[in-house]
Amino acid sequence: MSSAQNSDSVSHLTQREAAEIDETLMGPLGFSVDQLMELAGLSVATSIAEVYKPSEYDRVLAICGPGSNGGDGLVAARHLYHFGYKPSVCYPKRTQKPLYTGLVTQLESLSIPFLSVEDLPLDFSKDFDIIVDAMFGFSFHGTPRPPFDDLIKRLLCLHGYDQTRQKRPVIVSVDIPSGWHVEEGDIGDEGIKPDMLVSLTAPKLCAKKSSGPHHFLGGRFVPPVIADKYKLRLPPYPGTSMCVRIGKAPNVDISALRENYISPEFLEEQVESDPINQFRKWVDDAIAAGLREPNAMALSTVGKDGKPSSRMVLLKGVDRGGFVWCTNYESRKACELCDNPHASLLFYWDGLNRQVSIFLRLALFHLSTLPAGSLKMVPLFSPSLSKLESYLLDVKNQTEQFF
Ligand SMILES: NC(=O)C1=CN([C@@H]2O[C@H](COP(=O)(O)OP(=O)(O)OC[C@H]3O[C@@H](n4cnc5c(N)ncnc54)[C@H](OP(=O)(O)O)[C@@H]3O)[C@@H](O)[C@H]2O)[C@@H](O)CC1
Ligand SMILES: [K+]
Repeated sequence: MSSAQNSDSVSHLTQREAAEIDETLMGPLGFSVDQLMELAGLSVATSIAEVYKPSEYDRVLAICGPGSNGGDGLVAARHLYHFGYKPSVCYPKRTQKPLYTGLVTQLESLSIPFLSVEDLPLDFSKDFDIIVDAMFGFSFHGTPRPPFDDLIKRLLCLHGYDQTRQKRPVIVSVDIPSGWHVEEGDIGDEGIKPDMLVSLTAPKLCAKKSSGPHHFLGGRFVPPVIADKYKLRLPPYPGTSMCVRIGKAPNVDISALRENYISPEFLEEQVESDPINQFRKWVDDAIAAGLREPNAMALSTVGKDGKPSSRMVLLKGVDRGGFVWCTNYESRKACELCDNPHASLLFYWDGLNRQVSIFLRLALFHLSTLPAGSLKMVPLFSPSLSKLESYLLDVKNQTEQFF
């Protein structure tokens, strides 16, 4: 997850500075162009994945130009494929250098379609959810030559959809919105208006004129010696992220937030007859999927006053006798459970689209056998193990009541 930075506090580069930094990185600092391109393309793909989830925006068209900006687009397309998107690539002016032919081969081996300009629909709105604009970067000069002039016009047409409120693909520009002056920006206010700009290394001066909702910085490779020489103020990257948001995240209409949950079918006959086994299986799936804190659960209790309260706790163990977690015996939850032994647990595994809700009662009789600070809770209607077993038999064909 990237954290936001104020765009005014970040340095912006002139075209000359950008080219100089490029030369220094690949000269005295010992980087190779393919190394930097790989990191740049990965940053573009991770920035896209932060905002546009493949469940809603999977059809991607990467339009790649003849230079390194185009190379970033080819790399991004590959990473997007591995992130679960369905990229297509339009690469009309191919560079016959081993770096670029290699990138093309890698994409072809993934069966990613390459579309010629003629193959592309005149109106991109129906066929794509995301257009990656990787035509020109900081070496752009003059006005766009064919076929890019026409491709940029097709991107411009998409802005017409904003008035009609019809869904249109979002435009993600790599480093520079193609066609913009690298320093002056959108001269004449007639260029494309990207929804997301991913600046690389450091934003170029034109980025100050970008008013789209999302501005990210990518390319986590700038050594301090470069930052010192150019007096660069760059935001820290959070955690291990390859990108960081610059500027405020847009205000989002909460009522419009809705994921499309697409999961494999889960049929009744696939449900384990023993609900505890089914639960263990889903915990194992959550662990295998690498989800964060797969044992986190919301514990809801109700005190004497009849008012419910919930909090997140960690499951410390589960067996057919019940669910174990730890608490201070004087905590609010422990006190409430003393007054009212009924509680519910809710596990939610985002990413697997699964949740399990369990109704329990406190099993005080197990307390002496548990580690200090632990409480054990048994599923409701199961005051003892033998009763639990008969309960499980009862619900054999109606596991959904339990899960
Ligand atoms: N640290 C870094 O620096 C990193 C940089 N990286 C990336 O490199 C990008 C800069 O790459 P770059 O220098 O290859 O230039 P870029 O803008 O892609 O294209 C040049 C090509 O476009 C052409 N062209 C120009 N104007 C044109 C026009 N009007 N109409 C038509 N064509 C025109 C020009 O042809 P020419 O005019 O010279 O004949 C040439 O073939 C940078 O923005 C970033 O994305 C990352 O990969 C890694 C880290
Ligand atoms: K671009």
